[in-house]
Amino acid sequence: MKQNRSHFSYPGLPYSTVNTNLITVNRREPKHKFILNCLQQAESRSVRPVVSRRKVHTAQLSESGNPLMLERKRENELQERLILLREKLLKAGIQLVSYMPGQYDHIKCPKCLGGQSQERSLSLQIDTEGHSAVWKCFRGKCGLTGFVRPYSEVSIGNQALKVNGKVGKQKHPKKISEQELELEPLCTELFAYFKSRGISAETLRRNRVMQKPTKDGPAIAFTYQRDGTLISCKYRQIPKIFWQVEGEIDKLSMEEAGFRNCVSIPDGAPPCISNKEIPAEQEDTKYQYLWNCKDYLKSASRIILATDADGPGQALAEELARRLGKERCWRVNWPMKNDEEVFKDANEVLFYSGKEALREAVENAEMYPIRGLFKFNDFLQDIDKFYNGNVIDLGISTGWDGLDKYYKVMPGELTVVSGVPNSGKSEWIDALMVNLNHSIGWKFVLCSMENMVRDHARKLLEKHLRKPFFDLGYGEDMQRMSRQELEQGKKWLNDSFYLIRCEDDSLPSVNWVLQLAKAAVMRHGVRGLVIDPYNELDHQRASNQTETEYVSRILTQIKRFAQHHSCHVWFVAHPRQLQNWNGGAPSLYDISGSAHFINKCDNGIVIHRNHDPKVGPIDGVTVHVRKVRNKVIGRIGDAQLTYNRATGEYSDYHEQ
Ligand SMILES: Nc1ncnc2c1ncn2[C@@H]1O[C@H](COP(=O)(O)OP(=O)(O)OP(=O)(O)O)[C@@H](O)[C@H]1O
Repeated sequence: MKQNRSHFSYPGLPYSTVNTNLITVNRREPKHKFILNCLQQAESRSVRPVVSRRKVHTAQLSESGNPLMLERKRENELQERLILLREKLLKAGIQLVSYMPGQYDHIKCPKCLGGQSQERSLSLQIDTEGHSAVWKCFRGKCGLTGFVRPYSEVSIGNQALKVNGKVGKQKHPKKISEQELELEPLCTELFAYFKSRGISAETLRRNRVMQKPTKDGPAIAFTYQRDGTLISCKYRQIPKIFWQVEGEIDKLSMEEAGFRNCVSIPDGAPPCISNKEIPAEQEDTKYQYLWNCKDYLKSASRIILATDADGPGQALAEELARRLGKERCWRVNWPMKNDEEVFKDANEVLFYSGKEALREAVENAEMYPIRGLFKFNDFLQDIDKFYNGNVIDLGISTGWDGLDKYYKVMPGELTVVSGVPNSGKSEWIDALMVNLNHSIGWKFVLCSMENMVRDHARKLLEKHLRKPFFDLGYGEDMQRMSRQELEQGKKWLNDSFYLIRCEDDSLPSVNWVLQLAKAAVMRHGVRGLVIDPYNELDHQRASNQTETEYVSRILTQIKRFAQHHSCHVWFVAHPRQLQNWNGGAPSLYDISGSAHFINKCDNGIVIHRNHDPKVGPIDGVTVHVRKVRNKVIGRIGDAQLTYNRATGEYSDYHEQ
């Protein structure tokens, strides 16, 4: 639960946090004392404490049976192991000042050299009997780990331990006793100390927290039991700020708040979330403790992660959740400490706000977020904003009241526009864009393959300035736009529209168009894309893909673009050649290619105009709204508009 990178020492008792937070305590202290004394003597004579092979050899020749000889033999064997360990360590690039049983050292890492700050980031421990040395670099970026035994290969990094050529497991912790460790019940001062941190005597007794006398006063001894047997012990000397860095105090704090099924983790938090895949179990060295306990953890249906509030704490939560399975993880959000800061861990909450606040924080843990899986609560703000009736979310007016009843423009949707050739599809879309630009300032990116740029400019300018571009017949008696108006219009054009055009003869592919449209969204903030028409795109498709599959795929792509960039797309598609056409409006199912056009679009519109003066006014246009997915913005129905040939504008049709 709590990151723990601290290393601490206890006089005369070497231990380490290299592989685990639990300490393997030396059970043969007298012998160590002996060696320690020898080395101290050697040091006092300024002689480097080196153990020699010759001595070992002598010991091997000595007689057995004599207790003194046996003891000497053991000493020599130990020394031989230390010599071999030294050689192996040197081979691994690790050089120590001394090589002592149980020695615990902090040195520069041979791999990362302690990084820029050149810190002594490598923790190394020699086994109390000289049977092994283990090391680990605590720099997050490095994380070098290694293990060596006197008579086997050096194992560095993520390799399994090799013993005599076989892959071996680490031994079970040795059984130890409170007497051997000279542990005693906590004294009044230590009880008082814990009380000041919010931890009661009862919790301390239940967790068998004890003390060990040292020459500097009693040290706190966190005992570790497995199946009721003492297997390890970890010491802390107060004063200092151990409660700030220790998982144990958070674990005890949780018990104060009523949570006894709580564990702290033995290793440090990573500096940031790894962007790599989770390594295989045996290679996942940093999180070995999780794999070791997988049988215990397997049965937990709900795991609450209560890591520190800081960056590494959050990264740790992510790494744990990735391994434990996010679906059964919850995450504690620590409450606010003041207006700016949150509490950083369980003990801080207990200390400042009490048991109830800590309990509440844990009980209010939120489900660990899973990418791609949401609750409606994740969108509450959006829902409220929508309810409050943001104009854009209700659909934007087309500029024609008669049409607004059936169709409004929703950002991020796809409208398919169809109609027979020359029905005015392009004209109507242009007029709609000009309206949207005038009303809410939208900008557009146009992929209109059939239009010459200057023609398209003319059509848009006529609608914008409400005057004909030329002084020709179609303008009837209306005066053309002036040079000054043209200049203003050109500026407007340039600010409001962006063009996607193939500079050679090739046809644009949908991918290419969408990529450029994306750039136009990012760079110019466009809110609408027009692709006119479908049949002018490059439709090369895989030989095993049907046209229906192809259309489905590109429409999905276009819709994804529209949604992701909140950009409305108008996609013009012609109907296939109509046999025995009676002059009526085609259906959206008549679009050549696939029924997917109507299935996949959000809105489907057919533009149709009357060519027969006997039937009705020749300038009349019907906008057939044939599909509207979202009832908020419209419904199926027809709207009548009138086309102004001089300016290309459309207006609501009013019967005379
Ligand atoms: N209601 C109308 N009355 C008279 N002329 C119209 C009307 N609508 C459009 N036009 C004219 O018809 C011509 C073609 O219009 P437009 O290019 O918009 O049609 P389209 O349906 O996009 O054609 P295509 O399918 O060939 O691309 C233009 O010259 C336009 O001015």
